[in-house]
Amino acid sequence: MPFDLASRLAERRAAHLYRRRPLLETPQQPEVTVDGEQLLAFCSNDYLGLASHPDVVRAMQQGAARWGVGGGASHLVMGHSTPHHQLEEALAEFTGRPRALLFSTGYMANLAAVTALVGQGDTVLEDRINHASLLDAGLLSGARFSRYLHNDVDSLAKRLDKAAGDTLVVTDGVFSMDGDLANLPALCATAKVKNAWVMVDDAHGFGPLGKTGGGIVEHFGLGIDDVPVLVGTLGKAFGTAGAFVAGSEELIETLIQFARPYIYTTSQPPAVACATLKSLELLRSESWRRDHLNSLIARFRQGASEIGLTLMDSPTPIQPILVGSSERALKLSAALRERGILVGAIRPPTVPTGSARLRVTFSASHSEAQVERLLDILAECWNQMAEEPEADA
Ligand SMILES: Cc1ncc(COP(=O)(O)O)c(C=O)c1O
Repeated sequence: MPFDLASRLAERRAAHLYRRRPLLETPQQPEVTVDGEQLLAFCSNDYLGLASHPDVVRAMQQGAARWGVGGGASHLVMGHSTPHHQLEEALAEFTGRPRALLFSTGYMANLAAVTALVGQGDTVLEDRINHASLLDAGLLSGARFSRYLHNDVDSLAKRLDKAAGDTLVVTDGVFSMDGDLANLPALCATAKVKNAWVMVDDAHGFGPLGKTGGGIVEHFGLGIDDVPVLVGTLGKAFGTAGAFVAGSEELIETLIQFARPYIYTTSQPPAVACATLKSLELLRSESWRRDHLNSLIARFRQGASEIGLTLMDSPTPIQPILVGSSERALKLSAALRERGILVGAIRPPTVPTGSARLRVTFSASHSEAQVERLLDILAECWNQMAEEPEADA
C-alpha cells in the first residue's frame, strides 16, 4: 500500500520511539506549566536565563515598535535592516573575528556554511555524533563525506590522509546530547597539518563557556587560524532566536554570494536582532550567571554520583543521565513527571541504540534548592526503578 503512514507510526509507537510535544503554557523559566501541570523543568537550553529577562523582552518590544514585526524580504533584496547589521558587528567584535553573518536558525547557518564551502571533488569530515544539521549539511554538500570516531584524533588523521580537494573538518563545540567538549586543540592541530579547515558549531558553548561567554574557542584560547569557521546559535544561551557564522571577510562574502540558505529566505524580524543585542550585552557582562551555573553543575554531579547515576564526561549545563533502553528512559522521565519534575527522555535515532538517556539541563535561573529537589526525587525514582528488571535495549 503506498504511503502507509499508519504502519510507520504504529512501528514507532511499538518501539517506544514515538515523539510528542509537551505544550508549554508559561515563558521559559524553571517553574513552568506544561499540559496544564505545574512542573519544575530541567530541559531548556536557556542556559543563562535570558529568554524571559525583562531587559531583553523590553528590547524586543522597543525594536518591534521601531522596526515592525517582519523582516519583509531576504537580506539581499530589502530585508537587511540596521539592527541586523549592528548585531553582526557586535558578534564580530565578540568573537574577535573580522565579520559575522546573521541567519534565521542554526540549522540554516550550518547548512549554509558547509554547502557553500565544499562540493563535488572536496571532502567533509565530521565527528560521528555531530548535530543532525551538520550531518545533513555534509550529505547535501555533494562532497566526499565521512564520519570519524567521536573526538578521536587518530580516526580523523586516517581520514585526512585519504581526503581530496578542499577539506572541511566539522565538529560540535559542546556535543548537544552528551555535553562533553570537542578536543579542539588536538583536532585543529591535526587538521592544520593537512591544510584542512575546521568548522565549529558552538551552539551550546557560547554563554556557558569561556571567561566572557565566548564559548569553546575562548575556553581553549584558539584563534581564527585554528577555527576559520565559527558558528553560534542564538536560541540557547542568548535566549532569543537565530544564529551566526563568524570568520574572515572572504568567508562571509563567500556565504553572502553562494550560501543558498542565506540567499533564499526572509531575514529574521529586526526586533529579534534588537533583543539579541541586549542579551549579548548581558551574556558578556554578567559573569555571575556562569559562576552560579557552574556551582549548580558541580552540586548536581556530586549528588548524582552519590545516588549511583551514570553521568557523562560533561563540564557543561548539559548533564545526561544514561539509562540504556528507550523504555526505561521513558519510564524514568514519567516517574519524575509524576513527582513534578520535567526532564526529556532522549532516544534513538537522536542517540545510538542502547544509550537512551534523560537530558538534564541547567540554567542560571535555577536555584540551589531546585537542584536539591531534583536530586531527592531522582534518588527516589532511581531506587524504585533499580528494583524492576530491564525489558528491552
Ligand atoms: C549543536 C547544535 N547546532 C545547531 C542547532 C540548531 O540550531 P537552531 O535551533 O537555531 O536551528 C542545535 C539545536 O537546535 C544544536 O544543538
